[in-house]
Amino acid sequence: MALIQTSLQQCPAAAAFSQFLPSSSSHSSTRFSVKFAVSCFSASSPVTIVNGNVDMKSAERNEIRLGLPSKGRMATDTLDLLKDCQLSVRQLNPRQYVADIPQLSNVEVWFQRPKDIVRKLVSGDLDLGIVGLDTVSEFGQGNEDLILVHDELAYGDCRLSLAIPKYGIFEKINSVKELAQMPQWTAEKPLRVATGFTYLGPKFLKENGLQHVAFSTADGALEAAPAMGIADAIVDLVSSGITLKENNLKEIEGGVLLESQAVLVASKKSLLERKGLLDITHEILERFEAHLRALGQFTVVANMRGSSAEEVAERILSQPSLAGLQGPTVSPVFRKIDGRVKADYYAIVICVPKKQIYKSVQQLRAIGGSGVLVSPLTYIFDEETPRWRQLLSKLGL
Ligand SMILES: Nc1ncnc2c1ncn2[C@@H]1O[C@H](COP(=O)(O)OP(=O)(O)OP(=O)(O)O)[C@@H](O)[C@H]1O
Ligand SMILES: O=P(O)(O)OC[C@H]1O[C@H](OP(=O)(O)OP(=O)(O)O)[C@H](O)[C@@H]1O
Ligand SMILES: [Mg+2]
Repeated sequence: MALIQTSLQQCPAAAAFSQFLPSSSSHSSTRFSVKFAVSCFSASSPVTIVNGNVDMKSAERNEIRLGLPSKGRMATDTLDLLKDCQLSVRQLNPRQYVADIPQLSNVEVWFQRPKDIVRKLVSGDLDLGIVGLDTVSEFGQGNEDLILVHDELAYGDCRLSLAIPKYGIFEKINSVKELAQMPQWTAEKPLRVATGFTYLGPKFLKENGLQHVAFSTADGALEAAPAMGIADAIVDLVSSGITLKENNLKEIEGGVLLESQAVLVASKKSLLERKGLLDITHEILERFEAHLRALGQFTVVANMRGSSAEEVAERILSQPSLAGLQGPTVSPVFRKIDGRVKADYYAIVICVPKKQIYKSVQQLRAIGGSGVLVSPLTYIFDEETPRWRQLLSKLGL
């Protein structure tokens, strides 16, 4: 067997290519091997070519790696979330797959396809990633090394659902149970299901008692498969439901496999072993939590006549929608009345859920509030985020 070695520095083609290969890390058990034609060789290098295969044994890395979606609808929303948390990603060139976040030193951002982010977390080539929960579940396949650090990033909402035609033999079928009981499905003529979710789809149907099922897979426009006669049912993502409707398909009772939204996911091994990763994860988590908590709230400032701060506070707390996050802030507004400095007005500040804003303003007015100012909140930093405690406990720390 011919062994030829070459150095990345001496071979620009190999150096350029190598950035797309997973590096071996402290817990990557597999060594990555790829067909690669190299035209420059030298005798002193970490790259081994065995019969045309390159075996990468790159050095241990010190950088923390965050994987972000390089394409699809998650890509821009993810960058927007980070920007809203003052963590702007700096990408010198849109065709470059590596970037950084100036506020987080020692963090490399790698743009990857969502499924590859999950695969690379499992292989140890990424430490953190942001993708949809559907992708984590499908490509993580229950791997215990994947830990959800934040499971509700409030975008990319969709559900993974089983859908069947509204017409023909399915017209009166409205639940998975009824679908499973249809006499039509036999070993010779199984229910044909088209899905891109080849792990979650079969698992779900098996768990739901469907014995005779045949799966086919496609990368997109699955909703066309029943009308084309290729499949009887599909398992695909649904958000508004418009695509299903336009293709004469329906969801059925018990047919939701998974509710999904964007999540922050980490490799457990990396969290335990990679220097600095826990601190960075804590910082990202705190920034996300502070931003996401604030998203749903308004700050409300109003003036209220009263005899004392306590008396004003009591009036506010008598109203169900005015409790605020930890109770109202009530501050005296001092005025000079008849030559004496007195407080007969109080300024009150409360946080109010956006959905309750009008009800809250009505309640404020009802108890004597005037000059009500409402403004958006940017961040709400709590003493400690419950998710951080949960993460530490999942890590056994
Ligand atoms: N209709 C949808 N509405 C909201 N979020 C969705 C929808 N479809 C998918 N998603 C979420 O966005 C993620 C990325 O989906 P998207 O279709 O943009 O990219 P992709 O599936 O990687 O690309 P492609 O569909 O072109 O193969 C999904 O894994 C899911 O979490
Ligand atoms: O319920 P809706 O809001 O109609 O969204 C559902 C559609 O969105 C996704 O497709 P996407 O737009 O990603 O196209 P694709 O089929 O090429 O993946 C998904 O695969 C559905 O087809
Ligand atoms: Mg898609």
